[in-house]
Amino acid sequence: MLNIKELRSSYGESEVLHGLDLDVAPGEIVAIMGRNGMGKTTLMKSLMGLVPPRHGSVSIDGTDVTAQKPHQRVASGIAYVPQGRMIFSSMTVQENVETGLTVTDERSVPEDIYELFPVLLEMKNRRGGNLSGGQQQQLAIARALASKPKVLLLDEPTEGIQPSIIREMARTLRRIRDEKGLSIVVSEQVLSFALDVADRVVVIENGQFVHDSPRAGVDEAKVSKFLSV
Ligand SMILES: Nc1ncnc2c1ncn2[C@@H]1O[C@H](COP(=O)(O)OP(=O)(O)OP(=O)(O)O)[C@@H](O)[C@H]1O
Repeated sequence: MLNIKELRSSYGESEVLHGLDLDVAPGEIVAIMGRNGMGKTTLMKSLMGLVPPRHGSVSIDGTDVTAQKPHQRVASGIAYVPQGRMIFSSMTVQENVETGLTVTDERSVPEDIYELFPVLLEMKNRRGGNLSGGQQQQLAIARALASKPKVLLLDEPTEGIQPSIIREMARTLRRIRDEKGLSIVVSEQVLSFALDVADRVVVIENGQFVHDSPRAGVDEAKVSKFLSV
């Protein structure tokens, strides 16, 4: 569903991603784990076309999107929940979700989105900035789902979120995958969340994948070692 080949990205002369290969199957949830500065956000931005890749290719459901601009990639089926959520704080909850509709023919927010996040329906006329961190994260996911993606990317969604809400988020993401059949790539530093949510755990270190294991057989001690400074 998502195929990444030999992906290299850089900021100016400094190369940050050094030739990444990854295939994500339909309906698969992959956690990309790594410490600060290892390249997780750069990978997400490269997949969205926000950082232009220097080399390699990205395809979604068989379509090569490497030359596409970010909005074209959204239309091709990839959606992004950025680090820090980046919701529009002065817009209402409903308006925030509606910004995700631009590539679909829908004019109003599909009901199944509010079914996944009932709290957003209750709060649909509140300003985004007045929501709690966990609610803002739900809003950012709802906005991404409004574009009906085949692949959903989330960049460190647990950052700044309470532990009890983190468990709920893992359940919600699995439910979204089960109900909508989409693939999910989530970057993470919290191992317990990655083990709750993912089918596969991949570790990135200095812009290279150094470990790749199915959830079932994951060597927790080894992954923890990569995550500790
Ligand atoms: N806009 C930029 N210009 C130059 N270098 C950058 C830029 N953004 C990130 N970098 C560098 O690229 C490398 C990877 O950063 P990136 O943000 O992708 O890491 P990360 O794994 O997402 O970390 P974090 O958990 O802190 O978000 C780091 O060395 C960082 O300093």
